[in-house]
Amino acid sequence: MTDTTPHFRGSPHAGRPAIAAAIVPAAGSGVRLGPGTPKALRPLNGTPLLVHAVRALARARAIGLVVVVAPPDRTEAVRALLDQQPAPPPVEQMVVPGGATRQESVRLGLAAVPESIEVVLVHDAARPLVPVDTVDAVVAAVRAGAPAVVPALPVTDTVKQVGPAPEGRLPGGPEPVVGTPDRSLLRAVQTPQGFDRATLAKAHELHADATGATGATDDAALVERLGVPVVLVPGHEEAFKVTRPLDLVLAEAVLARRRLNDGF
Ligand SMILES: Nc1ccn([C@@H]2O[C@H](COP(=O)(O)OP(=O)(O)OP(=O)(O)O)[C@@H](O)[C@H]2O)c(=O)n1
Ligand SMILES: C[C@](O)(CO)[C@H](O)COP(=O)(O)O
Repeated sequence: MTDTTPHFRGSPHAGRPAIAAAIVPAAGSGVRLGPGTPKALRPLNGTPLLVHAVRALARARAIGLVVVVAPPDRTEAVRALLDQQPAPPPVEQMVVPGGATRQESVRLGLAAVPESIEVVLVHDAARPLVPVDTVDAVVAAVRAGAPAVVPALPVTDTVKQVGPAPEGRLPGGPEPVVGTPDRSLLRAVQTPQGFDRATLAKAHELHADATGATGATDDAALVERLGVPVVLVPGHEEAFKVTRPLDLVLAEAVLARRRLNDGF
């Protein structure tokens, strides 16, 4: 697919509420997964993580456009991949080159979303198995008026806060603990995060430096800095992020269980 202009097919969207777009940052290298192809292109049951993630989003009736943000040196390869394995109609897909940080990649993806689309989701390519109910819940909350919506789960481990490393501490050596936050007040957040488009655009405009870096690890954090409320909806354990090698083993197991239970 070389044409980057979305052409919305008229009839399949007829009678539906205005469509939402999903930006899929997929330009990371996957250092924590280990050496190899960029993470979004690594196979899960023989299909790249990115293709799983796009299919998962496309299952949501609200999604009309998916903008994939590819590793800059793989943009054409990603276009070819998605042309071979397209999202089912009426979902349109575009591919744009990404940046040096996740937030820069999101900003580049957002620039490609037509102004007419008011609800925008941001979903990691590295979360290939997000269930459609989670995507639907995020869209519904934004449509109901929340400017920023994040799926989240309770934290199940006890979390320690650490202080500055003592002088001479070797990497991997003991770290000083300075506190234990109340776990009942903590949530582990996932994607897709959903936004009113204007809020997301303003958050990225105001909080990125010249290189597009923000120092934030998710988009909702930028909205929080605007002083705009962010709300949580229930996340899902299958929406986990493939970060380390064991996550791929878990993802294969989840897919195998789905094939047994659901036949897909
Ligand atoms: N410059 C970047 C960095 C990350 N991402 C994307 O952001 C998502 C979440 O990031 P993460 O899991 O941290 O991916 P990586 O940055 O690839 O992982 P690592 O930190 O292990 O290298 C991924 O889908 C990743 O492709 C991106 O689009 N552009
Ligand atoms: C956005 C995110 O997926 C929320 O959990 C996460 O912060 C991105 O992961 P990263 O490893 O910090 O890039």
